[in-house]
Amino acid sequence: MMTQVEHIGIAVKDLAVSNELFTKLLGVKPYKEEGVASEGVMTSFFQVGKTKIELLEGTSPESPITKFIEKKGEGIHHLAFEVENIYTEMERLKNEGFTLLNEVPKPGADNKLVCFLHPKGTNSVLVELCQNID
Ligand SMILES: CC[C@@H](C(=O)O)C(=O)SCCNC(=O)CCNC(=O)[C@H](O)C(C)(C)COP(=O)(O)OP(=O)(O)OC[C@H]1O[C@@H](n2cnc3c(N)ncnc32)[C@H](O)[C@@H]1OP(=O)(O)O
Ligand SMILES: [Co+2]
Repeated sequence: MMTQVEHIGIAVKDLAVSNELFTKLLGVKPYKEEGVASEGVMTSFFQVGKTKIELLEGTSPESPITKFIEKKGEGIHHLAFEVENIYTEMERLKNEGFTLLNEVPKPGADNKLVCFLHPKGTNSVLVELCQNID
């Protein structure tokens, strides 16, 4: 079961510059910065009520964030839903015909296991499932 919008991922060219911008916009500083080498990203997280804003800067030319910015420019990159059990939810969504981009949950930022759905099957919105591993 999906329980809430966990975060909104925003692709940015320069994390330091966007951290300043979002600190002014939201009135709070990021509560953490974290690199996820396997995804080719550096991230920062802002808490907004019960949900979060995740800023992502690509750290290599092959990074999905670098490629996204080259094609579409900076902006909303993905929508992440918190799930109670990522294995059950992946199985349910697969049976519903969605295309999983990873067959096995993988480590994400902020103590999560994550899985992505291909945007071609979700009205061009990249969807991330995430489960807390705290
Ligand atoms: C920090 C970890 C984690 C967390 O804990 O929160 C993250 O959030 S990591 C975020 C970065 N990681 C990912 O995005 C992994 C999942 N993404 C992918 O596997 C790929 O990016 C992709 C979605 C499969 C696309 O890869 P690829 O096919 O190699 O790229 P193309 O540039 O050729 O795009 C093909 C097609 O898809 C469209 N596209 C790409 N990204 C998005 C997007 N974010 N939202 C919507 N659409 C997207 C792209 O425009 C192309 O469309 P067409 O041009 O119409 O063919
Ligand atoms: Co994310």
